[in-house]
Amino acid sequence: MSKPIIALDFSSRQDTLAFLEQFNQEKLFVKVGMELFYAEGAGLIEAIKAQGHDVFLDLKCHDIPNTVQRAMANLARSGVDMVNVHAAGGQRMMAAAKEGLIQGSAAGHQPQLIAVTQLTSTSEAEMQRDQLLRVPLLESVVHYASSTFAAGLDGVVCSAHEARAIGEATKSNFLRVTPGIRPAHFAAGDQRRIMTPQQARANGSTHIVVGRPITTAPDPLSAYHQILTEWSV
Ligand SMILES: O=C(O)c1cc(=O)[nH]c(=O)n1[C@@H]1O[C@H](COP(=O)(O)O)[C@@H](O)[C@H]1O
Repeated sequence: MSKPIIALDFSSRQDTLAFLEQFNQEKLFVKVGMELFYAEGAGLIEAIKAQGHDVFLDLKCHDIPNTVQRAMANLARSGVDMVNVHAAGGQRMMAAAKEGLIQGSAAGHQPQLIAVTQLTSTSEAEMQRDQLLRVPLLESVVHYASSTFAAGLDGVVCSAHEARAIGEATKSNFLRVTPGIRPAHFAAGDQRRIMTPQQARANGSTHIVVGRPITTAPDPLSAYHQILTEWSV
C-alpha cells in the first residue's frame, strides 16, 4: 500500500521544514506544488530529499511539446520521484514529456510521470460549461486516461470517483493518484469530487493526495496517522 502523499502547500521553506519536523524523521511521500516551488525553487527540493522523503513535484506542465520536453529534462535532474503534466496538452505533448524525462535521467533515476485529467475542483456542470464539453465528466476523465496510457505515461491524477473505471480501461498497475480526499466532517473547500481515504481505497485509487486535512490540523502527525490507518485498512 502506498503512503498518503502529503501536499506541502506552504509559502516558505521555514514553514515547510517546521511542519516536517513534527514527523520525527518518519519517511514520508510529499508533494511540492506551485505555491512552494515558485517561492523556494530547487534548493528546498534538495533539502526535503536530503531528509529521505519521496517528492512529487506537481507543476502541471501544459505547453507545446518541445517546451515541455525540455522542462522535463531539467526536472528529471532535480532528483524528484514523480512529476506531472496536463493530459489536455495532448498525446504528442505527453510523449514528449516522457522523452524529456528519459533524456534528463540518463545518468540516474527516472521520475514517474502522470497526467492530470479533470481537476478534482471541477464539477461535471462546470466542466460542461467552461470547456464546452457535452459528455459526462466520467467519459472525459476515462478518455484522458486512455490517451495518457497510450502515450506511455505511468498514470493519471483523477478523483477517486473515476479510479475504478480507469483501472478497467487501462491496466491494474496504471497509477490513479487521487486528491480531493476528505476525512468525514472535513470541509470540502474548493474541491468538488471528494471521497474519504477508505472510500478511495475501495474505489481503486492507488495513491491519495492529502493537503489541508493534515496541514491545517491541530495535530498534523496524528491527522496523518489517522488517514494512513483509514487508507490502509
Ligand atoms: O495535481 C494535483 O496534485 C492536484 C490535481 C487535482 O485535480 N486536484 C488537486 O487538488 N491537486 C492538488 O492536490 C492538493 C489537494 O489539497 P487539499 O485540497 O488541501 O487536500 C493540492 O495541492 C492540489 O494542488
